[in-house]
Formats: sequence, structure tokens, C-alpha cells
Amino acid sequence: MSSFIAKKIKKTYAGKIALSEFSLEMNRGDFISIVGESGSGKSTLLRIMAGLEVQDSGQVFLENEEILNPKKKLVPGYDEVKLIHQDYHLFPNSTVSENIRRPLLQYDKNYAKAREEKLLEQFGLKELQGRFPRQLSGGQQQKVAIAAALAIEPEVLLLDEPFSSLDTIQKHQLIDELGDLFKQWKTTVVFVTHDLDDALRLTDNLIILKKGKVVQKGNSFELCTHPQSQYVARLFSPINPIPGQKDAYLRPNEVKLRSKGGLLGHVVDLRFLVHYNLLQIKLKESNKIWEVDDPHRKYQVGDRVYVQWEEEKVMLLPS
Ligand SMILES: Nc1ncnc2c1ncn2[C@@H]1O[C@H](COP(=O)(O)OP(=O)(O)OP(=O)(O)O)[C@@H](O)[C@H]1O
Repeated sequence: MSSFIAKKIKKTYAGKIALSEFSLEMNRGDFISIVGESGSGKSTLLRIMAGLEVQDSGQVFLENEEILNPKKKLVPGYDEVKLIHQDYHLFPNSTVSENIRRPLLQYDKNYAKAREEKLLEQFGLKELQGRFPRQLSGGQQQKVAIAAALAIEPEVLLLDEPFSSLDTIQKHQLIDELGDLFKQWKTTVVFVTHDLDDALRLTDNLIILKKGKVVQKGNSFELCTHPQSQYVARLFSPINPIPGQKDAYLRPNEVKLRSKGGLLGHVVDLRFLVHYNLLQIKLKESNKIWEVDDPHRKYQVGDRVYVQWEEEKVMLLPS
């Protein structure tokens, strides 16, 4: 039996569709990442799921109870369903401990103290408990904000790119740590992001959103190897159109570089990346620019090179 359900959620702003019949069913402790470009409706969806935004139609349920929107509920939102976004608000004149304790003010004192201690411990914040937010790094501040949001033990956590202001190393470390905690606690987590790498860090269970519509669902392997559209394929890597073949594309790592045979081109740009060089190759006949991986770092700008590929690597992708 699913415990968190969104049923045919639709939302328009001034007649423009932001979400179109979005449905989702999750069991307790499931993680899902929803990935989509800016404006695809991710934040709108999470706000509706948290009971903070009025939808045009459709319903959200937690354990068979309907999540009521602000039109139907005097005080919007629920303790059981917590939305965390980038603009987290810590109280600047309260310490780490006080920030975490604030949501627990109305709870039994002993319970509140025990909960605060547990969160400080689990988030590795014990040594920082007496500091004020201005004395913390961005990553530490975000940890405190998330710990505070978890103080009242929500069943569902909705994460709206809360890590986007962190550098990649901090971000990945925080996502890994949180992922472990959420698993321990069996929290149901919906993470929305435009960044596929971040999404995959937390879970392999993906929904791809475009202009308010689900365009594909599945795990990363399925989506990477069998994308059903250019939009989904591009989330994983750039794609190169094959001249003269409608909707036929190749990924940069599937193109072979040879000194003869295939399509002739010239290297017009080279980027040194950690594991390989990324080349831009201008194809002679079509003038198209392809992005191609050069794992052996063999080619230089100006080199003549032939590109080849295996037919089975060609992806047919309607726009
Ligand atoms: N309050 C609003 N009034 C009017 N239009 C809105 C409002 N909020 C969102 N929209 C529009 O709805 C669409 C979806 O917006 P939403 O913020 O949900 O997308 P998103 O995927 O979260 O984008 P981003 O990744 O940039 O945060 C966009 O076209 C946006 O302009």
C-alpha cells in the first residue's frame, strides 16, 4: 500500500500550464529524484505536495489522509510533510542548538532535549552547537536548516535544490550523508533538481519533467541507454546529430576517432577534462560541430580526423 500519493495534479498560472496531470505513488522510505530544466514545474509540484499551493485539480494523500491546500486549511502546511529549499531561514541570533530546538518549543521538554541531542549527534553538529549561523560555512548552515526541518520527524521530506549554493565537493558530501540518515529513519524523500548528477547521488529512481509533463521514468541505466527524447538524452551528455539521418544521434563517448575511414573533420576546440579530452570536431561536408571524447588525449586543435561509429550505438530521438 503506497503511503504518499499525488493524483493527477494540474496547475496553471494565468492560463499557462505549470503542471499537467502529475501522478506519483511512494511507499514509506522510498526516495525519488525529479529532474527537469528550469521552469519545468518542479517547485510548483513540491509546494502543492506540501499543501502550500492551491492546485487547479488533483489530490495529494499521506497515509490515506488528504493533504489540504491553503484554500481548504487555515494554517497552510503540515508537520508530516516538510519542504526544504535553498532559501533556508536560520535565526541569525540563535545558536545552532537553539535553531534546531525552535520547531520543538511546543513539545514535551524532555522529548525536545533528547531530539535536539540526537540531531546534533547524527548531523555531526555537536562541536558547532554553540555557534551562530554567521560563524558557519554555507554547508554547515544548510545542515543546521535541514536538521531543524527534521526536528519534528516529518514522514515526507521534499527537497527543492537545497544544496545549490554549495560547491560540488560539499554538496556531494552532504547529499551522501543525508541519504544515509534518511535511509536509517525510513523518511520518504522527493528531491527535485535540474542537475542529474545531484539526483543520482541520492537515488537511481528518476522522473524526468518537461514543461509540467512527465516525459520519462525509470532508473539511470534505462534512461541513459534508452532515452525516448532528445531532452532526456541531453541530461546525460551532449548528443551529436548524424548528418542526413533524421532524429539519429550519437553520444560523445560512442564516437571513434580514426586516421582514415568515416566522416572527415577538423579539431576546432579542445578541453582538458579530468579523465579525457573533450574535442569539438567540425565535420567537413555538413559543417556540423560534434563533441567527441578523446580518452587517449591524442588529438590537438587543427588535426584532421575521421569519425566513425557502430550502428547499434545510434539513438533515434524525436525532438
Ligand atoms: N507564482 C507564479 N505566478 C506565475 N507563474 C508562475 C508562478 N510560479 C511559477 N510560475 C511559472 O510556472 C512554471 C513552473 O515554475 P516552477 O518554479 O515550478 O519551475 P521549476 O522547475 O521549479 O523551475 P526552477 O528550476 O527555475 O526553480 C514556470 O513557467 C514559471 O514561470
